[in-house]
Amino acid sequence: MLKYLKRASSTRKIPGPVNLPFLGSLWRYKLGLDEQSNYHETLDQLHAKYGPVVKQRLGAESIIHLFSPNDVSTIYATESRTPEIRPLQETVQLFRQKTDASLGLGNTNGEEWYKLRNALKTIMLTRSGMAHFTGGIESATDALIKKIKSSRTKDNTVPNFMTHLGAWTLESAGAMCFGKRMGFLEENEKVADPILKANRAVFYMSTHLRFSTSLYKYFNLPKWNCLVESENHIIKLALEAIDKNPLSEDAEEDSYYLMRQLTNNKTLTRKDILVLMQSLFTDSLSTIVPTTIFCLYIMANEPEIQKKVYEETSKFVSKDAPITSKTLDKLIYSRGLIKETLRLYPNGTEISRILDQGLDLSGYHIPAEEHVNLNMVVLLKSDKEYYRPSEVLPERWSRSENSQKANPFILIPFGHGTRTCIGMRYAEQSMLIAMAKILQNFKLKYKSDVQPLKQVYNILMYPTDTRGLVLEPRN
Ligand code: HEM
Repeated sequence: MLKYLKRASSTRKIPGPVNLPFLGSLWRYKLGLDEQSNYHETLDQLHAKYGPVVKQRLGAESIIHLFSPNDVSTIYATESRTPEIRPLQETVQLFRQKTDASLGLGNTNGEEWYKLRNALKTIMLTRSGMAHFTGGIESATDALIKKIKSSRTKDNTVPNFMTHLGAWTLESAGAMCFGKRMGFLEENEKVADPILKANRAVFYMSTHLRFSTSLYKYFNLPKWNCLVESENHIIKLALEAIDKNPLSEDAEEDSYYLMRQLTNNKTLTRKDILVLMQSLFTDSLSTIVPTTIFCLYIMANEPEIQKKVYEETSKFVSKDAPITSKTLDKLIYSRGLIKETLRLYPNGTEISRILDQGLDLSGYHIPAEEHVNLNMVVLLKSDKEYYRPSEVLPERWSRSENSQKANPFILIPFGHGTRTCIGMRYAEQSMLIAMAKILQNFKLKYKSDVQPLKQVYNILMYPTDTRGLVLEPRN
């Protein structure tokens, strides 16, 4: 209690919106002054009104928002061996605690996190590890192309395009986790559908519960029950997939690479393996899918950029030979486009940390154990940081281009340091392969009578819809 009071007194001077007892600043959401689906815009307003450090309470959740890249750099420079976070979805963490499951990489801290991270690090964050998954992603992407071809309408739009992309990422992830194609874009489409729906429901419910008074932690409220149902569903499906695809002795070295590495790791329990596999199996749905859609959207609206990506992929990605890491290394301009996409349409609003030591940030002392959010999202379109900020300029990220002088701690879409995104390389590979194959087969356009795509906050940022995207066959 004394510790809490001491912390509260040292953060008292930090500005922020008015807090009411119990609600904190949730009253603003209840009165419609702020909207949860536009949380990213609320962050812009907090930054503009209060400056680089802002204190906010959402129900029981107390947050210190940071908006200065220098403070972000200080935090990373002082990070310990096991940086602590508040999970992206506290609801999922609570669910796993209540069901006595392993918490998983993104929901745990300390030595438990370190153990899980070590188990995945060399598989997911090295070039040699990643090379095992390129073939699976490529084959899943071929299935996606077939799916697009068979489901295009007369005006070359693709109904349920987002669902097909979801099935594509599950297919690639299935190849990575279970060493084989799952048929989610083919004969097993009906198996993928409920996973996609349950995943969406978990994010949707988590968003509602984040902007609520946390009573769900103590009582079984309807939204909580809905989340539990969806999460149980995903676990059941992941368990079924693991049990149906046991590691067999005569399995080819490469095809069972991930499962073999995890099962051979004696520090991991079955519960750990299950939760890691579940995360790798489904995390792409909320990350790769929205980012790929925004990459395609940008190209549909910017024919010159589309042409350059097409020319680059035509030069380096052969239709007749398998794609390798070496091929992907050459796609410099396409990589620049992914960076620009994540700058203009960021996948997430914040990176969370719990400070393990007191730090002086932008003139305020923030004590240890405070929860801080690094909200660089507010500076991604700043003309003080970026040259022609609202324009898509993939070349601004090439080494030879010297027009880019922004602080390097502003665009950190995958985080930075010890706790950086474990799926970063996998996501980049998937998106590069998808862009190359889609452009080899289709020309992209955007319908002039359809509203431009927007982002909606649902814990992560999703596109409104894909109705306007046109995929014209390329001769
Ligand atoms: C566009 C794609 C993606 C983006 C922008 C992204 C972004 C991020 C960010 C910002 C973090 C937090 C880093 C930090 O705390 O410093 C993170 C963590 C994480 N990501 Fe990703 N991610 C993407 C794709 C993926 C994919 C495809 C997977 C799984 C296959 C994945 C799995 C994870 C996991 C498990 C963590 C927690 C890591 C830890 O706490 O050690 N991500 N991601």
